[in-house]
Amino acid sequence: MSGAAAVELPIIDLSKPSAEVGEEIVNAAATYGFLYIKNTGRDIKPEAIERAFELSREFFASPEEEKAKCLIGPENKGWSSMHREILDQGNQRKGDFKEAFNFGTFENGKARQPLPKSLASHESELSQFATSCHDLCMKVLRAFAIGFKIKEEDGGEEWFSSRHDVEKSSSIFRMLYYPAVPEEADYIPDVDIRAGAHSDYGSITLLFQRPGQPGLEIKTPSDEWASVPVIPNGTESDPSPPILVNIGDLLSYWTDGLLKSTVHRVIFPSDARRGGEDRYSIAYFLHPCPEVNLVPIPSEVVASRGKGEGITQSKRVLTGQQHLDERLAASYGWKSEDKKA
Ligand SMILES: O=C(O)CCC(=O)C(=O)O
Ligand SMILES: [Fe+2]
Repeated sequence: MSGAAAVELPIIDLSKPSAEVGEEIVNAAATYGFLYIKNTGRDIKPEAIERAFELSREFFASPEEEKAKCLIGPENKGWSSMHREILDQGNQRKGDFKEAFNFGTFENGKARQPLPKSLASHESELSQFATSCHDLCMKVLRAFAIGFKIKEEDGGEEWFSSRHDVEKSSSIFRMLYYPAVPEEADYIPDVDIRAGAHSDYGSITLLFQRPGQPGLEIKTPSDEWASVPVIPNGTESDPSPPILVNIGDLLSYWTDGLLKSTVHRVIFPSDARRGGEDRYSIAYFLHPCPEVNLVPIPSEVVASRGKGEGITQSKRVLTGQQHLDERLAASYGWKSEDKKA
């Protein structure tokens, strides 16, 4: 894959929410579907991010038999998963060059799924990290509600956040590992990809990337691929790189296409020899509570700027779960009992 030009995404500072910040974040999400949240360490501490990556590295380095015990499958109701899509050899090219581990929501600090040995002893740390991701997502949703000028009597700032819950939502915390492709592997530089083009399904996604491990690309408003810098201009001396936020299909539907669910992918670095180096990332996919009705947002902003590409096209009120099921069925023919995404 050839390296695309870098996109300059807005960097939003949520430390002092205001009408201006609300407008800024709505415009960023309406234009690009992706934006950065300035990370000064107040919401999620740099050490906590470091630690989460450390645990991820330990897990992915653990023996294949260990990882194989938690493969996604109907037998474990999709709670857990070592999701390996690498094709070893051969000339059939499908799937991404990546591994991932998905956690469902935690309950009282405990995972609801069997965890592999290397992660089981860190359950409470992992749960805390997922909770801090959820809390930051709520801040983002509050900023959208401010930007949408939702009236106090209609639910105000909490309109979205009250429809999401740290335990009851269908949110997924995912650790991702894109291994360097070994010399002898059957790897075709301009064809193979680390994560194929897709959009995310839920409300919003938080994405943590590592300095020196680029690869994320998004489709720009002019429909071209552009790379997303890990450390954008002006954040070089922040305690931690800014956290990427992107809009998922559900929130785009809910806002009638005003907020964009942007297609993105992860490519191999073009300047690295062959398959490059290992890349790690962490994503938190926020979903609403499954039974939440996706009713029109009481907002003049959404009514006047919506694109007529979502909720106004629907003949019935979908729940969060039904929306997810439809997306899964469209992508894979899966039902939600088979797999969480
Ligand atoms: O690893 C990344 O940077 C992106 C991952 C991603 O887009 C996903 O898992 O949905
Ligand atoms: Fe994604």
